Amino acid sequence: MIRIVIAGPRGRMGREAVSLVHETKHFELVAVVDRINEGKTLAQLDGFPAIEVPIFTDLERCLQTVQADVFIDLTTPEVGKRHAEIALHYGVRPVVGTTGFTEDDLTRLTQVAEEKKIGAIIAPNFAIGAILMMKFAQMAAKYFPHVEIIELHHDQKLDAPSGTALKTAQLIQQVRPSFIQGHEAEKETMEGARGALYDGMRIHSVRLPGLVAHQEVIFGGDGQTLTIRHDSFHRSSFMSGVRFSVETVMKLETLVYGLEHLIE
Ligand SMILES: NC(=O)C1=CN([C@@H]2O[C@H](COP(=O)(O)OP(=O)(O)OC[C@H]3O[C@@H](n4cnc5c(N)ncnc54)[C@H](O)[C@@H]3O)[C@@H](O)[C@H]2O)C=CC1
Ligand SMILES: O=C(O)C1=N[C@H](C(=O)O)C[C@H](O)C1
Repeated sequence: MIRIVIAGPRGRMGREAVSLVHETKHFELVAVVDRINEGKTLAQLDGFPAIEVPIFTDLERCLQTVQADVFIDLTTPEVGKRHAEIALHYGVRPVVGTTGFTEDDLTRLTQVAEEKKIGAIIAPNFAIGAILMMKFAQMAAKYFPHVEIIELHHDQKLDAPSGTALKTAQLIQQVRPSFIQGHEAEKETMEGARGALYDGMRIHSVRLPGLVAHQEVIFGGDGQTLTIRHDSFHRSSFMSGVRFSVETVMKLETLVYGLEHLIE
């Protein structure tokens, strides 16, 4: 039995994760961390099944009160990084789906996990299709160094570019010679027209109601283009990755950033 705390239970991802944990025989939800509702139980909140677990608004107090093995964070960038460090401090293995972490944040959390000698997973995308899309993009970049990334998300997303787009750019960077794409004299007549720049690659962020989570990686070569696209139409697409991460983090002793390192 793996004892789990979830932060962000009322969010779009948090609700799915609560259902997943509740329905998985070898998982036990022992508490949730919410922004509000201190002292209530999850069962008292609208839209939740009768799950009698306590709600805390402070992760430290939560981890001082309940015994947990894994902490799942699905909140906001600022909260997620603070939570991940607290969980490590209390010896509880973080599985972080929250995006918007900087390289400095990742370095810091990697150090803390090493000091504590416990596993942690930070996964910018839990969907198997998205992980394959990133792996395929890395494979293609060896042959097509000219590439642009277009990520498309719902309009309530806080961070841009998405964690997935950044991870894709990092994976491509590992195999692509560093150079600035496009015409050397290119000039934006409207700021932002060419998107964000990551090691010479452009990343474009689209935000619209109706979208969930989507990404296209477009490669250009002589007389041809190659487009690799993934679509998450529902947040259920992320849940098998959450389950896999909870099970896997129990066996790790370091921080792993990205499920591509854990999937053959
Ligand atoms: N890794 C992955 O596969 C995926 C990651 N995400 C990421 O997960 C995060 C959450 O996404 P959504 O569920 O769409 O957002 P959301 O806005 O629906 O949910 C976030 C929840 O966090 C809660 N929250 C804020 N501050 C808090 C605090 N101090 N303590 C406890 N809870 C707090 C909010 O009340 C809200 O319920 C985002 O960073 C998003 O980018 C989203 C989808 C998939
Ligand atoms: O906010 C979202 O919705 C998503 N966020 C993650 C990201 O930033 O890549 C994963 C997925 O794209 C959905």
